[in-house]
Amino acid sequence: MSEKKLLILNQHQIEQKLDRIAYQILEDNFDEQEILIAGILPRGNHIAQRLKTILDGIAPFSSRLLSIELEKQSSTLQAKINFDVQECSNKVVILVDDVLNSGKTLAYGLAVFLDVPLKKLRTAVLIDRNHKSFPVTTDFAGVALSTVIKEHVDVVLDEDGQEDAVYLR
Ligand SMILES: O=P(O)(O)OC[C@H]1O[C@H](OP(=O)(O)OP(=O)(O)O)[C@H](O)[C@@H]1O
Ligand SMILES: O=c1cc[nH]c(=O)[nH]1
Repeated sequence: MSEKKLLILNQHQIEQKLDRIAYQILEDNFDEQEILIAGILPRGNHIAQRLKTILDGIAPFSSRLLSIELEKQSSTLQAKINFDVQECSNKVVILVDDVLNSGKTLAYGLAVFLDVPLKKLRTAVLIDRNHKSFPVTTDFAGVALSTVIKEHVDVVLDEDGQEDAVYLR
């Protein structure tokens, strides 16, 4: 793997991408009273928090955060959630992660909601790569990035946003 790190998005650009995704979520859900934003830990959850903060400032609806932890157990992922999935009945859920690559992580995240009569489930990622192994797409993307499979996208997000960056290595 190459040792070179190429800056794809800086802190300001990440902010712009998240603002745009938040406006797209707003337009898609204008008539709602509350939406649920489910972040996949760790970085999807961080992005979900950022989106909630932006939406709280611009949207007529409220947003509630949900967290999904996907624990690796040999070749499968076990979902641990911090909410009662029945709370999502008849609600709009936005599933958020930092990177969409093969689609496996989002697929496990989506599976959490399969047995609940949701109103609508949408996905949002900061970086959408081009190496899907599963037919999983994203409704909202910060950037669609053409990469070669041996490359890796690193999303760095810190608490106050000062060190935020996306690198390709
Ligand atoms: O579409 P996929 O091929 O599933 O890849 C996307 C996932 O990969 C990364 O997490 P990773 O599995 O590297 O775990 P980490 O959160 O421990 O870094 C990233 O945060 C996504 O969740
Ligand atoms: O490039 C990649 C692929 C999977 N997960 C990441 O975080 N980056």
